[in-house]
Amino acid sequence: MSIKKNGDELGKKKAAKSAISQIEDGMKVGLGTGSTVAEFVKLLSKEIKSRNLDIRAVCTSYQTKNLAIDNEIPIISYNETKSLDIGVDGADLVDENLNLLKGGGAAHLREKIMAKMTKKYSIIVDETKLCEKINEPIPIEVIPSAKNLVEKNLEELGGKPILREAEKKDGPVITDNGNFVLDCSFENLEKDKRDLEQLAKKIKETTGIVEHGLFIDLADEVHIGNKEKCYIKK
Ligand SMILES: O=C[C@H](O)[C@H](O)[C@H](O)COP(=O)(O)O
Repeated sequence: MSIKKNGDELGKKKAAKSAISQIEDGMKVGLGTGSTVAEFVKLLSKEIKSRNLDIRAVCTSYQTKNLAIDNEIPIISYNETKSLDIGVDGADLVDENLNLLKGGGAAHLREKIMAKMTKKYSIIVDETKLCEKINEPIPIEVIPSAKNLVEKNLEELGGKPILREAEKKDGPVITDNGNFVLDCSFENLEKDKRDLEQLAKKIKETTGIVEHGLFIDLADEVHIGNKEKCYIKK
């Protein structure tokens, strides 16, 4: 079961529009993944053309890269820079402390690399993504040959991992990095921030896990769109 929600299309557009005002000439921009980022990419293209901006973008997935190419946004690879001026990304859930759950589209590994390279990490979501506490299954990217080992270790941590199956292909989802995704629920997950942090650390200790979808203390601000307006939480 993926954590991906359809959300509210108008809210996504409003959030994307709100974030675009931060783009300045000469910036290196990290582009996240998903349907909300897709709205941002289209606006960014228009902005580059209308203001004649010199922008270079790092893309966190094939989905975003293809969209950026179609919209004539200049792209650089991760290793052509050591830092980014701004990263703009969506999220599957945003809690009260602006911690994020990501990876509904299996892009969270490259997204987290981007988040850690950027001076400002700006999240765009529609209001349906807000939650009090994160308690959905956590997407965990796993080296294929470590699947059984990781499943066993997650079970020992109190988790119930489920291999994410592809919808338009037989068999498991394969990430852009060639790995599997386990969606792991933790029934006894304590809901305060400290325990989320501890859980994130414990998950990361398991050999064979490349990255999980908990983004703790990374977001600088969240642009939240609904049908009427967009507001920002910092
Ligand atoms: O792996 C996917 C990413 O973490 C996305 O940013 C997340 O799923 C949100 O996507 P959307 O804007 O389509 O809801």
